[in-house]
Amino acid sequence: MSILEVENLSVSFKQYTDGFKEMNHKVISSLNVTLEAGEILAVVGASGSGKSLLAHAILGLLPSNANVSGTIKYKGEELTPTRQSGLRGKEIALVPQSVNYLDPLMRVGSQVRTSVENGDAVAAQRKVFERYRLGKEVENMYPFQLSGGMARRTLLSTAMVSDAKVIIADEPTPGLDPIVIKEALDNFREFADSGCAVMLITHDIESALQIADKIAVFYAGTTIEVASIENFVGKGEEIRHPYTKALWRALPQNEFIPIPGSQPHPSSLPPGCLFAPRCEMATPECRQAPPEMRELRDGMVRCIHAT
Ligand SMILES: Nc1ncnc2c1ncn2[C@@H]1O[C@H](COP(=O)(O)OP(=O)(O)OP(=O)(O)O)[C@@H](O)[C@H]1O
Ligand code: NI
Repeated sequence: MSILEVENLSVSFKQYTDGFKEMNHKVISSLNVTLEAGEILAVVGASGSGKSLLAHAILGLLPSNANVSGTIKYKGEELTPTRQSGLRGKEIALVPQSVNYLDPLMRVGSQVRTSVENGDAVAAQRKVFERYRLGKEVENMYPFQLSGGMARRTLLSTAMVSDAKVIIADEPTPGLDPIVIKEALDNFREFADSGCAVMLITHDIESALQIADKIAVFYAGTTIEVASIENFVGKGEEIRHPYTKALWRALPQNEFIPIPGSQPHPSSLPPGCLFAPRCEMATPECRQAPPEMRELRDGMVRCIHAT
């Protein structure tokens, strides 16, 4: 049984254009993703592809004007709002993308200690601060006194001292120095190896490949591929989806070929396959109906032409 299963998740927002016209923008559609114990799943995708919204949907943190459908199961049981608030920060920890999640009125040492469920909270907080190179004086500071990098290390510390079984880390490392990044990524690996699970949301396909087991690729609010990191070799022959292949080939150490065009905005999604307008392999059939997610060579893909 997967520790976390997201099935057919859709999220839309009501928006008013011209002041009175109501529009429903679908920002996530038919999104599927599963997380196994012992595993790091990297979620990669361009800005605006729905990565943070997925994290917020799992934790029950979506704004009240969001319409949500589909199911999210934790340990085989559906997550209801009550269960989500009971598990949040305890069994399921979030490393948020924004440092604004820190409580502005609480000293950061105390904030980190509130996440310690068992044992000596002060000792646990001091140990994790040392690990992330936060000086002794930092525990008495308020969030506004921290630099961006210090705030980010505080957020990482909060997740690491918890007794979480699942950590959802939403872009946890931007702006951190390489030593701290390595420390954090190693900690995620250790955490997963101890039988827990990590969803690592990142733009950075390269660091994802260093520590993850699997990669889920998002495009315009849906999953287009789930692949083992072993598929990312050579010219990408083992990769299933044309967009994932393009991401791989765009890396500087590969062919460094940029992908023409851009991801569609939720207000103007094309009919059929969302990637078709940019896809070299697209045929008229691709523009007719959105392709289903299907199994292919031990992975998943949403493309009728993938082999
Ligand atoms: N409260 C909201 N109301 C309306 N649209 C929203 C809201 N929150 C997010 N969106 C839209 O949903 C889409 C996905 O946003 P999301 O924050 O999940 O992207 P992301 O993949 O995390 O991007 P990034 O890499 O920049 O963090 C975007 O088009 C965004 O504009
Ligand atoms: Ni985000």
